[in-house]
Amino acid sequence: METLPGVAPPEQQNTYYYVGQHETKRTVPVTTELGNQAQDAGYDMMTRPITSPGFQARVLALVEAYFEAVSASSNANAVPYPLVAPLTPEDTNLVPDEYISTMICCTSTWIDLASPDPVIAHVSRQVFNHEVAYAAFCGVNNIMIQGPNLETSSVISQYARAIWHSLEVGPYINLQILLPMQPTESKAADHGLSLAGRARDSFKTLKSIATDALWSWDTWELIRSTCKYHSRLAIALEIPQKLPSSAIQSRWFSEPLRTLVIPESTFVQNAKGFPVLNKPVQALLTKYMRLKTVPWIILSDVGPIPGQDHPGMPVNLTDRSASPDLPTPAQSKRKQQTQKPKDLTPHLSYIRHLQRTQPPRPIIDRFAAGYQDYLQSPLQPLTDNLESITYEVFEKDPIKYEWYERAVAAALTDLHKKLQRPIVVAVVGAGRGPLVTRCLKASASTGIPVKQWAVEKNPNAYVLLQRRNATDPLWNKRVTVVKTDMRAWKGPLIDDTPQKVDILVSELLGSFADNELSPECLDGVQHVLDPEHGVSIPTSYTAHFTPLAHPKIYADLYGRSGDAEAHKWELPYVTLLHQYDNLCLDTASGEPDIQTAWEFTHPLPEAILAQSKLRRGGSVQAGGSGMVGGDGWNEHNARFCKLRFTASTRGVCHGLGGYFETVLYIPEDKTKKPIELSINPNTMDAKSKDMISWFPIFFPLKTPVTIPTNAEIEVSMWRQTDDRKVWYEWQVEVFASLGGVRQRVGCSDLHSSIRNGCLM
Ligand SMILES: C[S@@+](CC[C@H](N)C(=O)[O-])C[C@H]1O[C@@H](n2cnc3c(N)ncnc32)[C@H](O)[C@@H]1O
Repeated sequence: METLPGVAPPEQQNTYYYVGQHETKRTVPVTTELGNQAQDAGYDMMTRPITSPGFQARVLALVEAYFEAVSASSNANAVPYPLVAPLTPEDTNLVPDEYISTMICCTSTWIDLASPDPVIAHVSRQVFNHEVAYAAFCGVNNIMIQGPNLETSSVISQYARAIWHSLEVGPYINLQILLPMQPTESKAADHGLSLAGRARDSFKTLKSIATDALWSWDTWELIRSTCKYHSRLAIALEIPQKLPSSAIQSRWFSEPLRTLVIPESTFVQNAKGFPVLNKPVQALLTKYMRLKTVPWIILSDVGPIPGQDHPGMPVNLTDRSASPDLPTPAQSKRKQQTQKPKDLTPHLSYIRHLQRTQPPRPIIDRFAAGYQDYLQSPLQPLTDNLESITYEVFEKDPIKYEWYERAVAAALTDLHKKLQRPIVVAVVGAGRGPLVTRCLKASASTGIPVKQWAVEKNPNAYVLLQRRNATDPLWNKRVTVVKTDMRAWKGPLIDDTPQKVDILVSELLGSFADNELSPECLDGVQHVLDPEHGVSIPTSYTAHFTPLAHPKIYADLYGRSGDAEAHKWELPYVTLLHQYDNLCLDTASGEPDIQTAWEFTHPLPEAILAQSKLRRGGSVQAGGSGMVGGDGWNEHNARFCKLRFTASTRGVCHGLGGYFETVLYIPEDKTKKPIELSINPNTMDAKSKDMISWFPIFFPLKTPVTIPTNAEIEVSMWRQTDDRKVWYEWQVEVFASLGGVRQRVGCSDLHSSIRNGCLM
């Protein structure tokens, strides 16, 4: 099968899965040889403990001795806390070798940094600090740390504080906190050999408080907030066989998932007895493996690395000395010729099978690979002149131009019925001319003649427009190209007589509809449009938003420093939102609750433009000056909304996801549907599926706002103007009902993009 030029064959589009092997209790020392054997078996990496079982025994003995001394003493306070001496060569077999950077090192799981017993917490911290410091010294890149015990008596702040400290100790080390998707039964059997098991009951004071399925995420939330969303702190998430609710699945999706840990118990056996994952887990894996930073997969306790019991033996060869009844090499060779060799790593083979058979990615993912959650300042096509390459990217959209052509064809048909003459069409803001081409195609397909104008203020694009008019066979020198700001255009001259435009076509929309000043530009050119029957394509557009949890974007902005970033929280960003969680879902449909902020329609009623004209120059007749500066002549384009959302599950709000919809044209024949474009996730598939021209917009919050379950989130949003520029302001308030009384429990700063406003 041939592939299209420039399009990678399907195999290459698949994400590579980095798969590692983990044993919760590794019985053999990790040597270079074992590393080689893991690679020969097809693993990309493996885990190893930092310290040995001997070290564990030494520390436990130390604690025992302390407790004995305390019970023998008449004054417990006089017995000093146990001190864990620095590591000895017997305590660890980790050395800085060639494999060190391919290993994920594990700190001891038998410590309890969150222990309510101060002695256990104190000893645990010493063990942990010794381990992290030594691993950092050896050049380890990645450390996996058992998450805190999820029992309610655990002191998570102690745990979080220890993690924060270790990020300082190892300035290059990446830490992964191992947590289950939701709390599970604690493994009581392990307590005998652990420090947790030695915590004294008198300190476990909060035993009976009930927690829910989000408690594991809550725990993570405290750790990462304490660590200030540190870029070297991530999660190793343990995936269970029975998945938690979709709300919890999507919450974890929005978090920095470095590793997905799949224990043996998550697999089920298929009819042939092979380990496989059930359908929901497969779907989850497909979703998580599409994150921009693709998580690693760690198979936990799925069997030893082939050959590991006998380091030095090649994989797939068995040691006969262990069992003299085994076949001789000659016998087994004959057998191998007739039988397939037994798969010694069936779990790994299955993950590789999933890797090969990944479902294809949605078109937007393929088009915009790498742009997920990448923050860009919105374009300012009015102030800046776009480059040819920027136009070229727009023009790749498979939907937008097609829909414009349909809208123009429908408008031509409706107007021609009334006017019975050639229709005057102007594309204002023509760029390199793709919409002009579509107008001419609509004329050809409907058989309705047009007089075509193209207006553009970018002098460079103007060169291309003129060339295209001279050389493009469809244009065929029929287009009048005008280089001007549309607001200064006097309108078409036909046979030296000024004429009105019948259809004014524009595409001046940004991700939040009006953020590239379409309203101001179209107001300024409305005087050329026929006041009786003139049609604006688009005829209206709306801005929409919803509260989001987006730790990744928050962490990105938080980490930015320098003078250039002084206003980093005070502007919206265009970004392909990907690793986020919707905080508010519609209860009936389960879809994100994305509400409409405001609308703009064109053409504007004459009275509004007339008043605006009066205000220009500060006319007393038209009242005072503008509310936020200037004469107020653009005040009719200011907007305000206050929208109320209900949080479906508790979480943290990092900002607002913004989208737009536009109605290009409503055909007069009511049996025909309006022609619309949308980047609103709830309507985009129905209105303009696969359109790629616009990414969403994100309004950040400087301080994340905590949201209790069922809380009401009220968002105030303003479109402000002082006649010279346009900017946005936004503020989030949170209300919860406590004891039957509605109370404000949180509030963000009032954010304003005034210093980054769009110049008119
Ligand atoms: C988003 S681009 C669209 C270009 C083209 N119509 C398309 O769809 O590919 C907007 C274009 O409008 C132009 N533009 C913006 N404001 C304008 C104004 N006030 N007068 C004339 N052109 C303007 C910009 O230079 C840019 O070429």
